[in-house]
Amino acid sequence: MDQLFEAIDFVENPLYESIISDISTYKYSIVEHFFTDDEVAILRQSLLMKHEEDQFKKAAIGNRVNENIIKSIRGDMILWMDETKADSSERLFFNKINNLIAYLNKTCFMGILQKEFHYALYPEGTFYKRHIDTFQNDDRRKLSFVCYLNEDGWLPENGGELVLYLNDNGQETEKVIYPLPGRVVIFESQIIEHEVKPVKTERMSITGWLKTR
Ligand SMILES: O=C(O)CCC(=O)C(=O)O
Ligand SMILES: [Fe+2]
Repeated sequence: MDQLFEAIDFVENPLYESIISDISTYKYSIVEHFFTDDEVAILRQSLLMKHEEDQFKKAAIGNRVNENIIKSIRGDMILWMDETKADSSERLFFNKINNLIAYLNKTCFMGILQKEFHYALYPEGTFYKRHIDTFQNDDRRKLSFVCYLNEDGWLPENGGELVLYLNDNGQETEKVIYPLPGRVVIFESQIIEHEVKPVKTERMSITGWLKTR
């Protein structure tokens, strides 16, 4: 008898499955060593080189906002990444991201069609006040993604922890996450308010969003 369904070329990925399960249960997922030590080191080199070349700009909020207001909300410097001009370390980064997106679309029908990523550098003394990652009248951002590129040995006294504000049966709880190298945090952009606490030591990351269109 003919088979009812065609076999689909699909291999279950335990790491991606645990991300999906975390997000559906908790609205966020923390993954250790999403990037290897070597990958983190070359991505950090790429960030530092571009920063030295003065390619970074002060991050803005929405558009045409007074600079003092911006400084009181966020103090990081950012550089948007361009996949079409990716160097070898960035290609490696986007390969992993694209694999994850393909898996999410295949298994969860997430409909991720677009993505945007930027490098971020928080100089000493900067922070990003509590916020949500979606702008008014714009629900395209589905998942926020942060990957930390700091050196080994980030200590609590270095500050810069990401705090997620969660809703535990109507009670607000705080999930404190240190920016350890290779660690990735993924969360639902439209639901989870979060903040970056004041940084005592320069803090490096790549932040991005998976979007529906
Ligand atoms: O760097 C982080 O931990 C979070 C950054 C963030 O919230 C943002 O760029 O929107
Ligand atoms: Fe954010």
